Amino acid sequence: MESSIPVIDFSVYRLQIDDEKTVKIDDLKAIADELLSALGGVGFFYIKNHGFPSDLVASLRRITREFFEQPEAVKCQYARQVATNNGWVATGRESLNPMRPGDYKEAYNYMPNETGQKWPEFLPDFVPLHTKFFTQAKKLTERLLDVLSISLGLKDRTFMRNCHRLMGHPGNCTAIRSLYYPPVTKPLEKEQIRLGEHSDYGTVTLLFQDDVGGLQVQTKDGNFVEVPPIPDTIVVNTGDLLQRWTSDAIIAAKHRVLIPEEERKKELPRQSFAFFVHPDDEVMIECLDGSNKYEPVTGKGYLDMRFAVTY
Ligand SMILES: O=C(O)CCC(=O)C(=O)O
Ligand SMILES: [Fe+2]
Repeated sequence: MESSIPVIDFSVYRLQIDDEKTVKIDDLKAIADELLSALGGVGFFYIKNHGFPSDLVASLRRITREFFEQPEAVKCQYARQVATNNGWVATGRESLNPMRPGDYKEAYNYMPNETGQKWPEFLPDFVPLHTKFFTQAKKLTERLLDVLSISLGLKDRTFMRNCHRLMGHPGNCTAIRSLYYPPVTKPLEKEQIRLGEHSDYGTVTLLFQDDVGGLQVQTKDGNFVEVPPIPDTIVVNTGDLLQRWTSDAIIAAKHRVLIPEEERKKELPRQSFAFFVHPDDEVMIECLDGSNKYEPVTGKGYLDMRFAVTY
């Protein structure tokens, strides 16, 4: 199936440009327009020429795979802590679509600077690689947020970035979620899939998928279309909080991951990284158009409401 999801060339604001202030608003107008039309359409787009180091993605993939391939008894020692959201989530533990059986996936949530967290110390590069990945993803996100501010017609190009100042520090819930979809070697429960239909909770999500495929997004007519892997791109999608913030001008599209139909592909595990971007806990999310369509809520207040439903 031909992909209907736009690919935006991010080279004018790629990570290798050291000083972002040298990039003028006029230089960003063209991608801001593309971004707006993507978000007003399917709500998903790819970015290419973003400058995110591909070897870092590969290294993080290798080390998290090593973790996921450990016996259950080992992984249990690093189980997700409710208080921090950090740690390992077992297969079937979550149903992102509550109408379906548990998702056929495992996950590991990582937030930097979590004190009291027990890290997989048998993988010495686990934390340093996550930290490096977080730093790069944060930098790219800040640039995306600048483009988003321009797209939304906000006077201050740094408005959105400034609502996310604490990414990677206490007071902000932005996290890397490493996903591992085990090979499907036995019949699953009826209606069980790799990841149930859902929309993300936060502002935006950066998604780094491997080459296995299976991700689909729901378009406005209700049909699901493929979000096929494209080498060296990052998938970007918007979350519910941005929908609320923009009084539904930008929609958080539902998406899911299916079990491959081809037998050969079923036996391949799939891996992806989602960088879930959240505003600072104390930022008050009020409709940007002044409509008050939704009650103001703090970033943290909204996330707590959503977690209460998922677990
Ligand atoms: O694994 C994927 O491709 C999608 C992950 C996702 O949508 C999520 O974790 O919210
Ligand atoms: Fe998602």
